[in-house]
Amino acid sequence: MGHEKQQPGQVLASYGSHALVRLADGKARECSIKGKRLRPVAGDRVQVVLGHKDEAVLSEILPRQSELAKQSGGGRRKQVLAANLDLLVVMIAPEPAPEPGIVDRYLAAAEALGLDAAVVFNKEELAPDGPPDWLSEFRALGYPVFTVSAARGDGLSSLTAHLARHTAALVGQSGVGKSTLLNALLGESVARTAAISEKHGEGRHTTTTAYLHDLPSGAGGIIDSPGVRDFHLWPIAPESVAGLFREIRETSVGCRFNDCQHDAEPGCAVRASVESGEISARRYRSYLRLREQMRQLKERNPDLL
Ligand SMILES: Nc1nc2c(ncn2[C@@H]2O[C@H](COP(=O)(O)OP(=O)(O)OP(=O)(O)O)[C@@H](O)[C@H]2O)c(=O)[nH]1
Ligand SMILES: [Zn+2]
Repeated sequence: MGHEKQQPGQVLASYGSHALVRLADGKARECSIKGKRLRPVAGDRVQVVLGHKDEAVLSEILPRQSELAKQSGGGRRKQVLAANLDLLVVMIAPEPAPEPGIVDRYLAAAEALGLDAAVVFNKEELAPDGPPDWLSEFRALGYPVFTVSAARGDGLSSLTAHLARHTAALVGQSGVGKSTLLNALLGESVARTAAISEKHGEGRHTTTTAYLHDLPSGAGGIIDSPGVRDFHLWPIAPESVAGLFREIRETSVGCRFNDCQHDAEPGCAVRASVESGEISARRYRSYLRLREQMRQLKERNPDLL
């Protein structure tokens, strides 16, 4: 007993009864998980007890700063996919045809989770006239926007510099180039993931479990899995949607009513800003649409929200 040492670490991947943990000394160690109630996920900060005989036991999960979760059980249960992210990277490309409303939704999800967000416009070489005009709206709101070609390796250095301070998740429609970008950013470490999972005979988990990839620069990482990729906004109360649009949240202090929904209320500062062009009419319509979707969701599942 006297030989046991405790070390802090961060979970790279979790496979049910085992987890791969990056320990404070920088080494990745396979750990067994103490008890059945501990359910670590990629990104979790944990304590690991190192026994003599080379055994390592994940004994404690430290409080999470953030959680990325998906709904299961018809929306009643949440399944945590990853922890301690601080950045959502929303990816779009000329193909598949980009929809600004999808970006709005992801940015709203980031706001709801308390994450920073950035937008990446990939496959820039397929857009000789440059990125769509509406992309500048996001930049004006303070979201960093990066224009890259993952396939050619263009524009990656400023994105890499931004990622270096973060633990990020990459989201966006199928086919925008998430895998391609991940490969470009990480190089061989993606291949290494598969090898590790293979070794433990848990190949079937490679497609489902989230993995925290360290960036080669040493600081920061990217958490990826199919579940993380098609993560979407958790159902939220319709009246909370306005707070997830930065410009609406900030402008709403000038509304006559505290609980203004910026719809038909008199004295609405948000609508006035839309009319004067200060707030993008497109973003405003996107807000109304998202609020309406949440309202309908609530109507269909009253106990969900
Ligand atoms: N022209 C061009 N094609 C690219 C670029 N990046 C990715 N692609 C291509 O776009 C297609 C989709 O890329 P993926 O990386 O598989 O896209 P994904 O977002 O990971 O897709 P899912 O796994 O379905 O979510 C592939 O044929 C890539 O080769 C790029 O910068 N330029
Ligand atoms: Zn208002």
